[in-house]
Amino acid sequence: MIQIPNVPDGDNIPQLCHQTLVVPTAVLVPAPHGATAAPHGIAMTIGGVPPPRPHCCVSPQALCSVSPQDLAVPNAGWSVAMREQFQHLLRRTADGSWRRIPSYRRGLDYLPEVVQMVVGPVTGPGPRHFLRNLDAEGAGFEYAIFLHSSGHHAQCLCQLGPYLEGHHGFAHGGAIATLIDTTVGACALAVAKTSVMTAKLNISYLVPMPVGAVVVADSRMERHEGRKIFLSCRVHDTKGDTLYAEATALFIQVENTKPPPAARP
Ligand SMILES: CCCCCCCCCCCC(=O)SCCNC(=O)CCNC(=O)[C@H](O)C(C)(C)COP(=O)(O)OP(=O)(O)OC[C@H]1O[C@@H](n2cnc3c(N)ncnc32)[C@H](O)[C@@H]1OP(=O)(O)O
Repeated sequence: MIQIPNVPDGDNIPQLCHQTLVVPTAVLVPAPHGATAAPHGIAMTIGGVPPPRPHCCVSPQALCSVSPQDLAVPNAGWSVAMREQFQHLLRRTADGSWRRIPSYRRGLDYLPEVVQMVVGPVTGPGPRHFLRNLDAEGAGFEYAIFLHSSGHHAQCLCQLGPYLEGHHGFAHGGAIATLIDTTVGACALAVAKTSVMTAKLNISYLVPMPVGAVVVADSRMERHEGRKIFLSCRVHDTKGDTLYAEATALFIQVENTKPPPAARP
């Protein structure tokens, strides 16, 4: 077992809800080949998704997280390959050159980077994370984002579960786009220090990505011109042998002043 050496600062900001935030000072992570490894890999969960994990927000009406849980850590739905790569990326955080970004079902409570994503006044618990909208471990996106200290380089380790299937046995292109958008978005947020919006996302799908694949979306800021942030992203397997997709993106920095349009019934 190793311990996550540093808990990002974002974990330490006070939560906005009524519950007292219990901040983990370290998260125990199973060793890749240890006895505590996942009892089943994702490939074995296809068609038999594990039961839901306890979740923070039970409905769109829920006002706040009652049990905040950092989801960017291993769970029973993570395959051995996912765990191994997570440990590899985690080791790089030891010297402070990279940090792991914690991840919650709703971001506002704990994560400054996601507070930036709010456009308009804060009236509730904040945006529900699209990638965290499935309770079952391993069913959808399992991921952890790592950000370089420069803020110009983000890597998202991701395992795409069976609910993200498009063609039989392969990940849906929209799911891959979501992964890319999130990774370049995390990088753009780090660059901008303000809210950002995706203005353009140009993706080349090169090789079909099997459901259950463990991939790394590797994003870099290419240039920053005024409010425009240009980024690139490559999605490859953990060994770098297969390049599944590559993309370029344009994000625009926006002020946090525009109210969101009224929701339609
Ligand atoms: C750690 C956390 C983990 C979690 C991290 C989670 C990250 C999640 C990221 C998800 C992000 C999203 O999905 S966002 C949702 C999808 N995107 C949207 O809905 C955006 C909809 N579009 C808009 O709201 C708007 O068009 C904006 C904000 C993009 C731009 O509007 P604006 O602010 O009025 O800016 P505007 O003056 O028009 O343009 C400014 C400059 O940008 C250029 N520009 C604007 N749009 C474009 C464009 N599509 N293509 C080329 N260039 C463009 C203009 O020519 C101009 O250049 P110049 O004349 O200055 O040279």
